[in-house]
Amino acid sequence: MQSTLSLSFSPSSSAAAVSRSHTTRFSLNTPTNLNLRFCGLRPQALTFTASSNRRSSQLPSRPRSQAVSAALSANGSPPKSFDYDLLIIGAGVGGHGAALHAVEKGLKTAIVEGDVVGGTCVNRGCVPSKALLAVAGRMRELQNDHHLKSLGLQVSAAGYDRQGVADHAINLALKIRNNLTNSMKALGVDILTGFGKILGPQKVQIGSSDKIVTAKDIIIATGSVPFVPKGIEVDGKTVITSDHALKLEFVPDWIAIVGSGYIGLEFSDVYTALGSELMPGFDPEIGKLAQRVLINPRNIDYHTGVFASKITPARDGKPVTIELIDAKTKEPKDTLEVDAALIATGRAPFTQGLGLENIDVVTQRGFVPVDERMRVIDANGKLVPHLYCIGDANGKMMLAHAASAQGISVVEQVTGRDHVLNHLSVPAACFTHPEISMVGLTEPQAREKGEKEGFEVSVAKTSFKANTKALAENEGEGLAKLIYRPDNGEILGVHIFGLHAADLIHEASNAIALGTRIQDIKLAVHAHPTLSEVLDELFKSAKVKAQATIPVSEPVPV
Ligand SMILES: Cc1cc2nc3c(=O)[nH]c(=O)nc-3n(C[C@H](O)[C@H](O)[C@H](O)COP(=O)(O)OP(=O)(O)OC[C@H]3O[C@@H](n4cnc5c(N)ncnc54)[C@H](O)[C@@H]3O)c2cc1C
Ligand SMILES: NC(=O)c1ccc[n+]([C@@H]2O[C@H](COP(=O)([O-])OP(=O)(O)OC[C@H]3O[C@@H](n4cnc5c(N)ncnc54)[C@H](O)[C@@H]3O)[C@@H](O)[C@H]2O)c1
Repeated sequence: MQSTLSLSFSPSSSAAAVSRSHTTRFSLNTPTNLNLRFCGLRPQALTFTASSNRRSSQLPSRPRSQAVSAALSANGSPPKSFDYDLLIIGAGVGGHGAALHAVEKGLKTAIVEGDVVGGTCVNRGCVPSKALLAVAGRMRELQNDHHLKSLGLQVSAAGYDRQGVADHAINLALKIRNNLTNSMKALGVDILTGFGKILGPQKVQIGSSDKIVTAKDIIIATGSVPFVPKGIEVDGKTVITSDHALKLEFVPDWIAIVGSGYIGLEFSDVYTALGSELMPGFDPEIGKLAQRVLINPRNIDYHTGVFASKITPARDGKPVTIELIDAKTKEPKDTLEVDAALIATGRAPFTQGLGLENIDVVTQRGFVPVDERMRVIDANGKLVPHLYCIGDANGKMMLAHAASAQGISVVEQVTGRDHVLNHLSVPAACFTHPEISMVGLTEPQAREKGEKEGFEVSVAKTSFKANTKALAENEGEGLAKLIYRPDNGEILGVHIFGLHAADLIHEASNAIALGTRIQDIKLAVHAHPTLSEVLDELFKSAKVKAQATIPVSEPVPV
């Protein structure tokens, strides 16, 4: 077991909170890239109680077999006139984005919400997690003596007020939730409170009352909830999901983080340990660099080739136990004891109780099947007229801005303009320190596509070490990578690891969305000295063939 300096949270703002931490990480090398990571904190003795507040429990449970066929026959024919032009079920970021755009397009719009406005992103996702990460970032800086000294700075011990940090996240979520609610109210969107259930074509029941609303077009935007694999018992106190962790009511000495996707990585950052060997969906080269910068210097121990077959919460004075089995042989391998475990193993669509059976729609692992225009597909493979599904509930891309963009795309279609969102132009970012961002294909994906479609793939790279602004900040660790077609200058993918990578990616994502080629974008001018020159350098270093006249390929519908 190795140890390292890490951030921690103390109960009083005056207390210094630089402490030793231990991290154990183990990852699983299976075809599905299953991965477990453990990070430990050694803060001052703190005992906080996390309360269980799973969003799914706040919504009515699935009234599965209740008089479904009766409802279908009673409500099976479409209404002749409508209460609304557009009805959106679910007021998360996807629903909100769609609602605002619908009003702009002159549609009479209503949104149904069964819990609180803002959904996952605002209340249990992007917003509070980024508030915690902002604190984590500052704390890292203040604790990094070497970094501070090299800038000529002297700072005495840094400390945290745990409740203050938690309040920052809670208050930010509240503020953004109010902003979202007010923006819809101000524009005349009707916010209907209650659980929406589809009764038949263009017909939705609100809550358990007899209130039935009709709409010409309906968008399902019901989002997702944490996915907890079988064998793992969540008690909301010692075995938790991100819903609980975001409240920061509890900072355990030793926490196991199960899953190395976005949530695992970001919470590792908050809890001080970061990184994983396996980072699914990331370009392998960026993954390696992240490992070198985010994991190795932080002394994270890890085990590979294992799988957590059972996790039992702490009880009767006993710690959380994690039973590990060999990923291949399934033989018992080890049992770990920790103070808490954060389950970050993905998200499951929240589509229960929606009444999809009333319109003959069968979900796929809970996701609503849609085509590239977000039109819902029924059990016979036919499009359900006037019904769309956006965001986490369709599983195409579980990101807040993707949900919103899909909503806008649907509104474009229902108001007469055909529109297909190019998901390969949608950027993604992981808000670790430093950040990781990406758009388009990874190098292996691009090479596979090139082989199939018969085009050459080239790669260009630039380092943050050559960037004046990054060096002025003493943050030269970083890499930007461009994957492109040398025959026509098409940008296939861009991956960035480094300071403000999440902001830098947009030049590339906009270029992909607009079909801008490298030979054109490399002539664009960037202010000096800025981090954006990392991308300027990147595009300039690409070698596009002189006669690059082959058109860029059409986006593949996702
Ligand atoms: C910890 C965490 C951090 C994240 N960070 C980021 C990030 O930094 N960037 C990013 O892009 N994404 C992030 N995400 C993902 C992002 O939160 C989701 O992709 C996004 O919230 C999906 O939006 P949505 O509108 O599809 O669904 P949701 O935001 O889940 O909203 C769905 C809404 O529908 C309501 N609802 C459900 N069923 C019904 C019904 N039948 N009737 C009425 N209402 C209903 C729910 O109550 C909810 O309010 C994060 C997620 C988590 C968990
Ligand atoms: N910055 C962001 O944009 C951001 C931040 C947080 C979450 N999100 C979104 O929220 C969604 C959920 O995030 P997430 O990190 O939970 O999911 P994820 O899909 O990104 O990662 C889940 C991880 O858990 C692993 N896993 C799955 N089952 C497992 C098991 N039984 N045992 C061990 N490991 C297992 C997977 O291999 C993967 O590494 C993501 O789709 C992501 O898009 C985005």
